[in-house]
Amino acid sequence: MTESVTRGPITVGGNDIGHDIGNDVVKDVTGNVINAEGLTKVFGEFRAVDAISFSVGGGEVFGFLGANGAGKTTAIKMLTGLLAPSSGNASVAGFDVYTGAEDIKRNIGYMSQRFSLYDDLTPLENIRFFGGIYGLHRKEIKEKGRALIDTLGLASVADVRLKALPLGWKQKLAFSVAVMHEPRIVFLDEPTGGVDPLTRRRFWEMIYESAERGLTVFVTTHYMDEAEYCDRVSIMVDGRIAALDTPLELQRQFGVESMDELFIRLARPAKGGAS
Ligand SMILES: Nc1ncnc2c1ncn2[C@@H]1O[C@H](COP(=O)(O)OP(=O)(O)OP(=O)(O)O)[C@@H](O)[C@H]1O
Repeated sequence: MTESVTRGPITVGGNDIGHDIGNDVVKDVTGNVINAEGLTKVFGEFRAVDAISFSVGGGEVFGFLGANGAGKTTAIKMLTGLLAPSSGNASVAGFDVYTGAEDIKRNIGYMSQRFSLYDDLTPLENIRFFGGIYGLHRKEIKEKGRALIDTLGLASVADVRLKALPLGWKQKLAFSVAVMHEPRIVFLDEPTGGVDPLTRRRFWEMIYESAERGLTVFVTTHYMDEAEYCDRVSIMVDGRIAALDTPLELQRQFGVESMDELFIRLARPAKGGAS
């Protein structure tokens, strides 16, 4: 495995919503894995997510950035079927967020620092447990489990409790487990917190390999080196999408030298932006 993160250009599905998402389960004719149009969440008088519209294409690595409190978690909850929107439309993996929330949950992968693997179980036990939750058959779990352990180089620690393993290994295992059921899209909520840049880079090699095979990756991060690894990046400010494009194009548009500079320029003046 090389140390550098390289990736050929990918074709991103167009932004054209092209059809009425409506309130029924829709067959997504655009090829996009996410289509959101005016998606909004209001808590009392407060608009936590304020009419966001965007699309994410198949195999795209999409960075979802914003300062603390910008509305990312609320948006992700709506997109993963955990929270009903107040208004607007969205479909994820071909299912409508209003009527297909349960289908969405079954057809996505999800990984975050808060919701991850069990520290008291071994890698193999975690694979078995989550494989069962994702509805895989015993035989499938066995085969995939063995392949996963080999690919990740975990054979020597397959029976060691997770808490004894380095965080970087756990994160790679958590990602692999989150996509074990072969979803079209995986949501990664700050997946690499607390590890060094080299370990992060290795994690991202894994993301790229999966994206090359067609997996769509929707990732939130506070690390701007990771933002540069994304095909496109959106930056949320006070519930709205303030910028959305490729990292290079965003830097050109805003006349800045780095994603760091862009993030500080856009996200810091926000009234909700405390990070
Ligand atoms: N259930 C709720 N009731 C009222 N306000 C809420 C609720 N959930 C979130 N908010 C508010 O909505 C805003 C956006 O919160 P959200 O958690 O989506 O932001 P975020 O961008 O994910 O931030 P972080 O990076 O800190 O997780 C915040 O001001 C938060 O206090």
